[in-house]
Amino acid sequence: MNLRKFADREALAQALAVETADALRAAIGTGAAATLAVSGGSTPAKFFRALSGAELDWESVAVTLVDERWVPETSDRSNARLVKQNLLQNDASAASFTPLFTGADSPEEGLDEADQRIADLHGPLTVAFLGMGSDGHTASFFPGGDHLAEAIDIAGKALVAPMHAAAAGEPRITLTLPVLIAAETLILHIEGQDKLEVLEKALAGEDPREMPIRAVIAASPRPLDVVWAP
Ligand SMILES: O=C(O)[C@H](O)[C@@H](O)[C@H](O)[C@H](O)COP(=O)(O)O
Repeated sequence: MNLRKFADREALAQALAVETADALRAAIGTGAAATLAVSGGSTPAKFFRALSGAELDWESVAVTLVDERWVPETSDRSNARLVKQNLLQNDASAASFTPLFTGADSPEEGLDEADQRIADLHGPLTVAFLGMGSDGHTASFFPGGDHLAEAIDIAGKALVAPMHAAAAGEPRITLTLPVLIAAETLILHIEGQDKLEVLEKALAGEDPREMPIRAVIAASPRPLDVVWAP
């Protein structure tokens, strides 16, 4: 694991925006698909707003989600809504957006369509951002989740998995571990002393069913890049 500590959340957001824009610009320069998968939750909004003003050829960028709550965009629980309100603004409003929520009644029923949407992004994600909950979940890899084993199976072929878990609030859909660790750049973005302690606890044990972030740390082909601010 490669942990970088920033002085404050604003400095972290600005630095991440610069790095992400550079990575997307480099992908665009090689003619490869430039794709960005982001997490929801409360942590990334500041970073989204910083990135939305980055000068790059946003028309060549496809934005999607690492995971989504199975709710329509009219819900304030929707990660798509968060991304549209904070990231797909300013210069970044020219990017395309691939939602994971399909409008089907359940993630199981929307699974094939969501899988196809991710397949249509073509190839490894350029940059993917993870968050982490205080229970050690990341993406929608929740402890006790009904599809956790399948979602964190490094030999699995599925691009997305449905997830139901007590702590999840509502049904979810998530990119699977193989898709996340194949990203050219994968960054875990956490803030606050409590999250640092959660990470330390994760590093001190091994069972990914107890703390699913361990599955990402263990399977990442490079030391996992972690960014933190108090
Ligand atoms: O949709 C979601 O809830 C997520 O993508 C989830 O994995 C999130 O990143 C963590 O729960 C951290 O959330 P906070 O940033 O709110 O602490």
